[in-house]
Amino acid sequence: MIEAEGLTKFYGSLPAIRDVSFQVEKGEVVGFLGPNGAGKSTTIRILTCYMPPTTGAARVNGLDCFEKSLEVRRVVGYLPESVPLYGEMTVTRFLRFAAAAKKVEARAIKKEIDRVVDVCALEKVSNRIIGHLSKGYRQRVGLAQALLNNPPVLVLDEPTIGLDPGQIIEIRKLIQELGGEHTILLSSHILPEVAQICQRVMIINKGQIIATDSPSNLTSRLQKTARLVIEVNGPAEPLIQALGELKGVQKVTPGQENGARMTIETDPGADLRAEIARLVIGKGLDLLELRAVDLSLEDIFVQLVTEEPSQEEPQS
Ligand SMILES: Nc1ncnc2c1ncn2[C@@H]1O[C@H](COP(=O)(O)OP(=O)(O)OP(=O)(O)O)[C@@H](O)[C@H]1O
Repeated sequence: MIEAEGLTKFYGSLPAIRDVSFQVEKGEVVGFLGPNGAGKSTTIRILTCYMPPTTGAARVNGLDCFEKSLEVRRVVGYLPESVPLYGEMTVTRFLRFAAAAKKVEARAIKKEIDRVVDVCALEKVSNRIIGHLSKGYRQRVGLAQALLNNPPVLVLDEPTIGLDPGQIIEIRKLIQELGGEHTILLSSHILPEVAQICQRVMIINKGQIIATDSPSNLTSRLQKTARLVIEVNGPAEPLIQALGELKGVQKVTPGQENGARMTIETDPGADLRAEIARLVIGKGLDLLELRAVDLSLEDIFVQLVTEEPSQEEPQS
């Protein structure tokens, strides 16, 4: 449904994205995740026909975004990062204006506006001036205009940015509900957001896609360390040193309370719990806790974007 093929975009001499390729299948909800400046908006602007790539091709529904931009715009509902709303208009007036711009048939406009107002729960504010609405409601108005004409594809650029926690929950729920019917590409720099909403995540950093997978597979496939939490009763100093010398241990980080609680990073797949338990007892300490903890997607993201991928690693 959405295809990016070797997209590269230069701003002057700066390559904002380099050789970005991916596909989003019909009905998929895919997260496009990356830190600020990674190239998310640049990719999205190409896919939504706002600018051409320097090289490469983008297609939606089989239509080239550059050559068939009018047709592409008809099948894509786009929520830009900052929604260009007309603050002095009422919600209904703005949606009427947007519907006309999107060439919704005159006799269908009222019904279509009622539909998107209902989907985005805007009834209460439909006659209010947009400039007087909360940021959360303004974002819903942006989403409502993207839904006009019921486009099969939705491209949402940082849809929850600047919202308060309550508004974030509501917008995420709304996007999840839209997911059943629409193909959605959603950009975000918030990991829990994409993990919660999306079936698949593409991670972009410094203009290149560095990983693509489901949130849970990403966690298990890409983690470079496993993590144990341990708590002992007694002087921890000698233990910390002995743990650091164990084969398979990468790092020991003492906790704040006199070091008796610590985190141990180990090689993935190395289950050192029995060995560590013996070591603790052998040092005459009481073992109060020893358990493996899963690395969160957040931890993995930090690993991915802070380390250059090595030559041996697959860069899917
Ligand atoms: N119009 C522009 N002219 C010059 N450089 C730009 C322009 N737009 C973006 N860039 C640069 O291109 C790179 C990618 O920016 P882009 O906005 O695509 O990233 P992003 O992942 O969407 O980041 P953010 O979350 O901060 O919006 C950045 O280095 C940015 O400074």
